[in-house]
Parts: sequence; structure tokens; C-alpha cells
Amino acid sequence: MNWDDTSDATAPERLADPAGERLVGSVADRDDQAVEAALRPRDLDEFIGQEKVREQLDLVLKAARARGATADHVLLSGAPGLGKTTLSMIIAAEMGAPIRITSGPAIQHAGDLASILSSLQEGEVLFLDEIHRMSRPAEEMLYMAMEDFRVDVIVGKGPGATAIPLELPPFTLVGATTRAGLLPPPLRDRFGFTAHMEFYAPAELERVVHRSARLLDVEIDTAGAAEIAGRSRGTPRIANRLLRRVRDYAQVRADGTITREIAATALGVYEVDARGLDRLDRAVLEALLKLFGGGPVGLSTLAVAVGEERETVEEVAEPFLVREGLLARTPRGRVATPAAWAHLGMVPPRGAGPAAGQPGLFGT
Ligand SMILES: Nc1ncnc2c1ncn2[C@@H]1O[C@H](COP(=O)(O)OP(=O)(O)OP(=O)(O)O)[C@@H](O)[C@H]1O
Ligand SMILES: [Mg+2]
Repeated sequence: MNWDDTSDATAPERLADPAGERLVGSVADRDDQAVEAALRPRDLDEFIGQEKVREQLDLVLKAARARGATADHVLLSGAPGLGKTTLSMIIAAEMGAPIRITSGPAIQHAGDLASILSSLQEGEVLFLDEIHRMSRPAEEMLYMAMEDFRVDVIVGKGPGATAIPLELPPFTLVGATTRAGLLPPPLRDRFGFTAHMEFYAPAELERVVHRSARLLDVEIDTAGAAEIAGRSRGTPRIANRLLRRVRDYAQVRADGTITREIAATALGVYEVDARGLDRLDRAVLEALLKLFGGGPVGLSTLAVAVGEERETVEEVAEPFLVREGLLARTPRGRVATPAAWAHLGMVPPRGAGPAAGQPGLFGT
């Protein structure tokens, strides 16, 4: 029952990575929200990458359509900016159904959920974003609604309270979460289909960049798109954001066309390096290498060295560094990998770094 006591661990990446602060942050900022609607693929064919999820979802939706039935409930899990909201809209579009959008934090009381559920039309898609942040009573009401298309509305208070059953029209719940692990198993089990969204490969992001450039009416060549894709941290939202910043640069400092050189120079101005690391990521790596010889060093010490909060280093910088294989979290502290030394163009000192600290861990 470890999901029980973590219900308040409200997606730290959303707290530690406040919208708009980082060019390579994966959570949507105001700017993103303004353009995202225009850049969203409208159907499964337009949706780039996530081949497995697309194929599986295509089958689920086609089968439901052929039966003339409402599609099974779908759970979308994955990091911010990978396309969960986009896919939920595609599901509704593919089913020719209307969509109602709400989120876990917006549902404070079970009554809020009851009123949404009871106003759904038959076949409607209910998109519940951040479903892991719903209140407990609402969650329990949702179990019954998902399974039996029924809710019990409680009328009155105390011993006189009565539950009045209310039939619901069949609907499709699409839940989205950045933290599938926080979902209580009874909720997870009620989804007929779960899609795990993966980070995108560079070639896929390149296609995302080309597509968005076309929609934004921006000239870009193949190498320019590849350059942006390579710095986008596997995330379409970041690719689209970097594209907009590079477009600004191309229009102000050049003739508007994005080439590799323009993209590289523009993103250099914004301190996003060739691998998508920003100032903070690099500061953490540099401190680890230059001050601590590659570690192991404790998180608190590392945080002080870069002048940041412990949480910022742990939740904002480290996940990407770990994912990129640049940094490892070990029981003895943070350790730089050989790739980290290479990325910063440095040579590990003999007898220091991971080889000495963790014999054989990285095969060095
Ligand atoms: N497969 C894709 N093909 C093309 N563009 C995509 C794809 N996935 C996402 N995008 C683009 O990335 C942007 C962000 O996607 P979306 O809002 O769906 O992410 P999300 O997973 O819902 O993020 P969050 O967890 O922050 O809600 C969208 O504007 C969309 O244009
Ligand atoms: Mg979303």
C-alpha cells in the first residue's frame, strides 16, 4: 500500500520545475500553451513515433468502432510533454466523440466528479489529467463509474444519509499520469488498455520539428532540424519550444532560414548545449568533475557547490543526467560516468573518479 502515503507527493517535477523558468523544462509554460493547440496532431496517422502505442491504440479503437461500442478506458503514462493530452484528443477524434477535459487536482470532492459524470453523453471521452492527484473519495467513486457505469450519490448527512444509485451512459475514461507508480492498483486495474509513452528517438523528433516548422511557416533544412532534435531531450514539447527560439534568432540575425549553424548558434545563446543540457545541468556536472574529481560526493555537498537547493539538483537536473548516462546515483554518493568527462571535454585524473570510487562499475 505504498501508494497510500505518497498521495501528497504531488509530482515534484511540477513543483521543482516551475513553468517558464527553463528552456529545456518539460512542463508546459504559458508560451507553450498558446501554440500547442495549433501544433497538436489531430489523428493517429499524424501522431509521430510511439509506434507500439499507436498500433495498439489503433486496434483498440478500430475494434470498438466496428462493434459500435464505446472504447475501453485508456491510461496514458509518461513524462511531461510526450503527448498524453494530444493522444487523448486523438482518441476522441478517432471515435467521433466529444471530449470533456478535467484534472485530478480540479476534483476536490466526490460531488465534483459525480456532477461531471452525470452530465456525460453516451460515448463521450472524459480526459482526466494528473489522475494520480485525485482525492480519495473521488477515486473510489470513479472505480464504480468505470466498472458499472453507475455512481452512488449521497443525499443527506449523518445516520440519515442515503445513497441514491445513478445510472451513467457508457463513456470512455482517458486518464493521464506522469507517475503511474502512484496510482492505486484498483484504479490501474480498471483500465482496459495502458499506454506507456517513451522518450522519442532523435529521428522522430526531427520529424516533429519539420512538421511544426511547416505549420509555423518556418524554413528549415534537414541538418537544422536534426540539430534542434538532438538538443530536445527526447521530448516533442521541448523540440517545439527550441524551434520557436531558433526561429526568433533566424529572423533577427539571419534571413529566417534555419540551418545547422543557425540552430547551433541560437541554442548556444540560450545555453542549451549539443546534448540538450542547460546551464544548471552543466553546472552540476562541472562541479562534480572539477571540484570532486568525478565523485562519489553527497547530494547536499554537490548542491551547495552549485549554489542550488538539494531538491533542485535532485529533481530538476539529475533525472536527465542519469537518463543520459552522465551521472550515477550510488549509495556512496553521486558519481560521474566516463561519458560525463567526455561530454565536458575533460580527462579523468588517474586514480580518481568512478574507477577508484566504484571499482569495475563502469568497466573502467
Ligand atoms: N507524437 C507527437 N507528434 C507530434 N507532436 C507531438 C507528439 N507528441 C506531442 N507533440 C507535441 O508536443 C506538445 C506537448 O504534448 P502534450 O501536451 O500532449 O504532452 P503531455 O504528455 O500531455 O504533457 P503534460 O504531462 O505536461 O500534460 C503538443 O503541443 C504537441 O504538439
Ligand atoms: Mg497534458
